[in-house]
Amino acid sequence: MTTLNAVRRPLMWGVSSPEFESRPLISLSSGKLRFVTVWGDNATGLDRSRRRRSLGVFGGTLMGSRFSRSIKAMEDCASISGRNLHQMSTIGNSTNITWHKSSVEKLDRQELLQQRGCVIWITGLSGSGKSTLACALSQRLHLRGKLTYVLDGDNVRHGLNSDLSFKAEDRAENIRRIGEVAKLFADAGIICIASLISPYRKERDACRALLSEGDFVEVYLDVPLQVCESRDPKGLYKLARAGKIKGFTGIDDPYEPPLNCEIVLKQKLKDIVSPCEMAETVVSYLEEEGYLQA
Ligand SMILES: Nc1ncnc2c1ncn2[C@@H]1O[C@H](COP(=O)(O)OS(=O)(=O)O)[C@@H](OP(=O)(O)O)[C@H]1O
Ligand SMILES: Nc1ncnc2c1ncn2[C@@H]1O[C@H](COP(=O)(O)OP(=O)(O)O)[C@@H](O)[C@H]1O
Repeated sequence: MTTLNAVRRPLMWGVSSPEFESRPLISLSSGKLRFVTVWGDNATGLDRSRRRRSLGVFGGTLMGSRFSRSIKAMEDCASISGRNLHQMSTIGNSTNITWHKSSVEKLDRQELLQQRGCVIWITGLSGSGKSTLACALSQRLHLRGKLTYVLDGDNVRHGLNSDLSFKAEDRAENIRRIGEVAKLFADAGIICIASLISPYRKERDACRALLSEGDFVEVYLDVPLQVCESRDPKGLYKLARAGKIKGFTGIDDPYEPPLNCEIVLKQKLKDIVSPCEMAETVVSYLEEEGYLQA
């Protein structure tokens, strides 16, 4: 075991592979060193990728049985217990909060998953086919070995957002929360498919702004109200027309279509495009733009 400097509260750096059986290799306290060499006596039997994985690190350098890696990730840990401890912020009503950085980052997870974590944001009227497209897309990507997760507005309202109604400020909060959750999924390296009406441009753009450039793919299901209403799978348009549901999107509540989104899937009154074709269009876009590799 190598011990670096005096320790106030040492961070133990261990490995989890059976070969090392959670033996700590380093006790780290200083954020000053840039490189550390770790000797692993059982390492020679491991192939290169397993050795890298066993250290829980990507991007380090390996020389025979000697592991030499950038200590950047460890610095991150060290900074939490060390000099950056008191970098406090106030965000909204959260006072005196500190950002804790993890040593495993989005790039590492993306490399593991061989994909780019991102948000596919599907917006459109009720009945436009958002959930159907989300499902078809998720299925297609899954079959290709890509990790996805669908955040469907209707579903999220069964739990996290069950306190929200359909009045404007609650819809805005619904969009905001789903945007934040989707951001976490994208950070996890997952292709997150958010399908919700999200009728307001400003709130959708705010969700886009949460992510890095290119990590937010807005898909507009441009389906005429007449088509959505004729589908009416839940009978909600009928209720809205009868005045039994107030503030129904497209009837007596606004929908603001995107002005400049990545993908528009236009459905005409005739020549209906199937959900499979739509999903294929989105997959092709993801492929061309390099989302399906790390
Ligand atoms: N007033 C009103 N307006 C629109 N939709 C309504 C309303 N009341 C209930 N529903 C049902 O709720 C689903 C929409 O939820 P979302 O979270 O996607 O809506 S929003 O983004 O907050 O506008 C929506 O699901 P989808 O049909 O899948 O869009 C409806 O089933
Ligand atoms: N591309 C499509 N072509 C024809 N019907 C569709 C298509 N996409 C969805 N549907 C049908 O339209 C209805 C509404 O679809 P859904 O995915 O529930 O919409 P949303 O989630 O936007 O409310 C469902 O009955 C579904 O089978």
